Amino acid sequence: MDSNDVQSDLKHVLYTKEEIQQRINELAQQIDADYAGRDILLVGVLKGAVMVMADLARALHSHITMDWMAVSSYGSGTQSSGVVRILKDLETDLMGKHVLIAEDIIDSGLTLSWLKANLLSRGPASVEICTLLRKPAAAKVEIDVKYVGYDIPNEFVVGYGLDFAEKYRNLDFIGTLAPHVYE
Ligand SMILES: O=P(O)(O)OC[C@H]1O[C@H](OP(=O)(O)OP(=O)(O)O)[C@H](O)[C@@H]1O
Ligand SMILES: Nc1nc2[nH]cnc2c(=O)[nH]1
Repeated sequence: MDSNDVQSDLKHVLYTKEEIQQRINELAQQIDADYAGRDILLVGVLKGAVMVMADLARALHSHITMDWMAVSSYGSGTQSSGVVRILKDLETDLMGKHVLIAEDIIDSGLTLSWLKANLLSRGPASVEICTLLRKPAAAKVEIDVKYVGYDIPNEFVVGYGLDFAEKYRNLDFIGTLAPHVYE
């Protein structure tokens, strides 16, 4: 049965809308300072990064352009398979550009590790990563991430772009799901 009561599906709020906005503003200030005088190509990784992209882009004062990629690294479940496929590629030539990948979450690190190497092979001036969330305890590969919003415990989270079975992306906060949703 369909239900509209999204709140009752949640167990715990990890970060409120206000906390996320504040943290994104701080990251944007740091990025503006680091990239002073240089234009940035923000690369958003669909679909999870849509909220981060929209809010980070608006918080930045630097000149930016935006492009999007869609990759698939998860099979039917919630564990990264490590096999990454490009579902939608960039439209921008990266040659000489300062690329900043915007992501919602780094879990095993397999997606971003592959993506960073892929983008570096296209001749950019630089490639850095900005992720709102990272799970250090879930890391399967070492990956250099310059901008991290929050390091979080190894729990499945939803909201602010992050889904479970394509739902919950529209929540303006980040939380964990109640067991009845996935059990
Ligand atoms: O570090 P990893 O274990 O590789 O996981 C991180 C990836 O998983 C999520 O995307 P997902 O594949 O769920 O697709 P979506 O963004 O469309 O929800 C997230 O947006 C990252 O791209
Ligand atoms: N929704 C969601 N997607 C993910 N992809 C990798 N880790 C996660 C997570 O904790 N939540």
